[in-house]
Amino acid sequence: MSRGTEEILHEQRYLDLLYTRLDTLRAHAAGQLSGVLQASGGTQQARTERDGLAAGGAGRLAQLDAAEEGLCFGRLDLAEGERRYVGRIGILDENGDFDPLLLDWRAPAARPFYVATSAAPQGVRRRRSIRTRFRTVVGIDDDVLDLDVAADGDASGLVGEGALLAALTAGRTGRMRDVVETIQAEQDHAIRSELRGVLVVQGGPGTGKTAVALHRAAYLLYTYRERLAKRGVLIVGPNPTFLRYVSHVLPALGETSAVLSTVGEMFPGVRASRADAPEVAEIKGRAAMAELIAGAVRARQRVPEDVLEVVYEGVKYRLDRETCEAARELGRKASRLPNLGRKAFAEHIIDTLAGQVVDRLNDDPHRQETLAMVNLIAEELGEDPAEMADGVFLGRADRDQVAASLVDEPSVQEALDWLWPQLTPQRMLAELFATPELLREAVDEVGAVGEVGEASAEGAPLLTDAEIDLLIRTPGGWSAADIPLLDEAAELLGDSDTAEAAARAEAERRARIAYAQGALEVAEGSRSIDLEDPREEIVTAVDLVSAEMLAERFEEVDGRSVAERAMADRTWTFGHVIVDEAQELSPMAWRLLMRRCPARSMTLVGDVAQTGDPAGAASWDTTLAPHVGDRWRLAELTVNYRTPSEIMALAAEVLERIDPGLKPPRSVRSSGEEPWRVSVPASSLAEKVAELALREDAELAAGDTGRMAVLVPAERLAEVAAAVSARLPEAGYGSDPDLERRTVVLPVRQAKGLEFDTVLVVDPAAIVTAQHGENDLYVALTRATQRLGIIDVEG
Ligand SMILES: Nc1ncnc2c1ncn2[C@@H]1O[C@H](COP(=O)(O)OP(=O)(O)OP(=O)(O)O)[C@@H](O)[C@H]1O
Repeated sequence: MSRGTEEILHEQRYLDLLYTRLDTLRAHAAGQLSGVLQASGGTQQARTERDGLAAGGAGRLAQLDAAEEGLCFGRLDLAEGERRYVGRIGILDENGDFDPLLLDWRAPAARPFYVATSAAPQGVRRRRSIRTRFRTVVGIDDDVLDLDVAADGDASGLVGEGALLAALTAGRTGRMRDVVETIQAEQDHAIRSELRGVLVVQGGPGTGKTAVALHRAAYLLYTYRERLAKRGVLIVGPNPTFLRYVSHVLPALGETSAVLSTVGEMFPGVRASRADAPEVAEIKGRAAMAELIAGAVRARQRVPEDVLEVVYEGVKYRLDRETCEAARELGRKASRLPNLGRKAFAEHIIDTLAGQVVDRLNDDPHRQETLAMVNLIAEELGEDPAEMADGVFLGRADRDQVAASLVDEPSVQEALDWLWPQLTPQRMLAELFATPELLREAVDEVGAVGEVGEASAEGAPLLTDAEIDLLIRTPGGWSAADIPLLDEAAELLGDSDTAEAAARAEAERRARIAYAQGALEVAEGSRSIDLEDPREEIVTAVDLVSAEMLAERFEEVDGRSVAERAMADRTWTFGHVIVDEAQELSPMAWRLLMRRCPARSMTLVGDVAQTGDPAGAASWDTTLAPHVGDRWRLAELTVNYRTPSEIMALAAEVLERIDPGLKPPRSVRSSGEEPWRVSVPASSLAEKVAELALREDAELAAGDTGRMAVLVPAERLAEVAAAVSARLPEAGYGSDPDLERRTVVLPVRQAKGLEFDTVLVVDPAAIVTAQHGENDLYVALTRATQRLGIIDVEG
């Protein structure tokens, strides 16, 4: 038997042991779960607790199931003779002395597997990658980190090179895979960076930024579970197609508790389904929109030029400007948030009107004579004349009664609504974007309070007339760029719903504390009162927990998962926020995300050379300055794992045009295949693309693996998609295409973050004419893992 075979047999025996343990753990978890699920009855509290246990049990089982594929993938032989196996989860030797049989890849003791090099071996003598298929070992690759033993060592700088290259050249499936077996050292540094503060991971295309973002989420949830489990981790991606593409990675790593979302999904109750023209989205994304919305909110608290008339029981009453101004002042003093301050404002208006009504009713031309008569009678009867006069004329109590009936009066409601409407964010924005006058009033209002300057050029209006025209639209539906604006409006208006919900939550919290207090008193009462009792020294629950702490524990027993609670609550704040393709976010989207993470514990991954969104980032400095100043740290990724060097050479020319100062990432491999290029007449472009797509599709079909994307300028999408699907009816395209189809047709922006074995780039000259067009072309060229074809239009 050769030494290699012997080693494989050895690893197989160890793997068998691990799978036996995994099966036992699974059976145990399944048994516990079915026990919980079969239990019934009990109090509401007991049921809710059972729901919590069932969710926890199902989570544990899912974690164990996810570990089945590639359970163990590495071994470290340390200089002192210790041996560690590294895998997807940690498994202890429960039959022995609880030594780890398998180390979770996230555990500190597993780290050398990813970062040890010959130059810095970290006590590692040998690193072994163990390749498995189902439960069978199919190969092993050893790196000997002993300069004396292996001269070639890590000349490539790659860790576990064999396994890495095997992963990189495998055909794509339309779903992203985890890379836990082959994480590289520079990626590992970013993944394991501390939880606190803002970490920016900058790297060119294919450097594993998305992989880092997702593995970092898994790492943080493992390492800081106590802190993060309650508030959750949010992962933000650029569009639903991308989120679907990456959605299998975390479950495959055994994590189901992170929330994946686009910014367009972050306003509960609103689905962004409307499309904005790029120039409109750009305006809506500007930081100045925050001022505009603040101005729009203020401008909705009006006062009349002169008077506002209100009709009550057929009689006209007048609200003059001073009264309205006084009411507005009271409302603004009562709360910074108009929806909460409105009550004080409305009370003043109603009370003033009630006063006018009462005065009118008391307005008796013979009042003096009547009063004299009342005085006389009071004297005669020995009664208090003032009290008696109150009984004859209308007084305070009557005024309150009038006020109560005024509240329901349509004409009064109309006046209040004109002066200071109760606005939902939706109503406010829908009206603002439907009414040029409201937009102009908002712009004027900002100018009036002198806020212009920071966000717009000195003295220039916040929006030009042409920009106002662009924003005007018919009501109905929301776009992704509207979501941060709705969120901003909700913040500024103080949605009364939230205020009421907060009040309700506070009342519930107090009830829980009272209950907990009671529980503690019972515990305290059962303690011995004999001061001499030696048991006095015994620490009990009463000493360890306060009523508030106990109440908080009850609060944790909420049947819904953190993800469900977070997505239903606009004011939810997350324990950590990870943003992928972060360069695409507009300043308004950043404001929304920063509100979701006041602790500023964030990971932002992206590449400023790939910015396609007209409202997106040109530099991390300027993007982050308004939120964290210069308090952020940078991790750079420099190696491209996706794009072969032949294709990267072509992309590097485009990068040079974007910014000669930027360096393309270094490709780890070459494919041996040069990109090809053809020119076709404009009139037959779609037909020719379809023909070439058919050829490439057949090639992939013959190899029985791989995916292809036809990337087109947005304006050519309909025509090319129609021609391609006429020849390849299975081809996917549309707003949320199925990436698991062998061939898809996409506009470049939709391909952000994705990758395909074969890519056809159609009409690059047209792609570059869009705003950030060179960046788009750079993105398009770097999507390919194997083959690239470029189809130019002649002339
Ligand atoms: N350490 C690794 N081991 C194996 N494969 C890796 C590794 N790092 C990255 N990859 C693979 O390289 C490809 C590119 O990774 P990823 O999509 O994360 O890059 P990116 O930096 O987000 O790219 P882009 O900015 O172009 O969207 C993916 O197929 C990913 O699985």
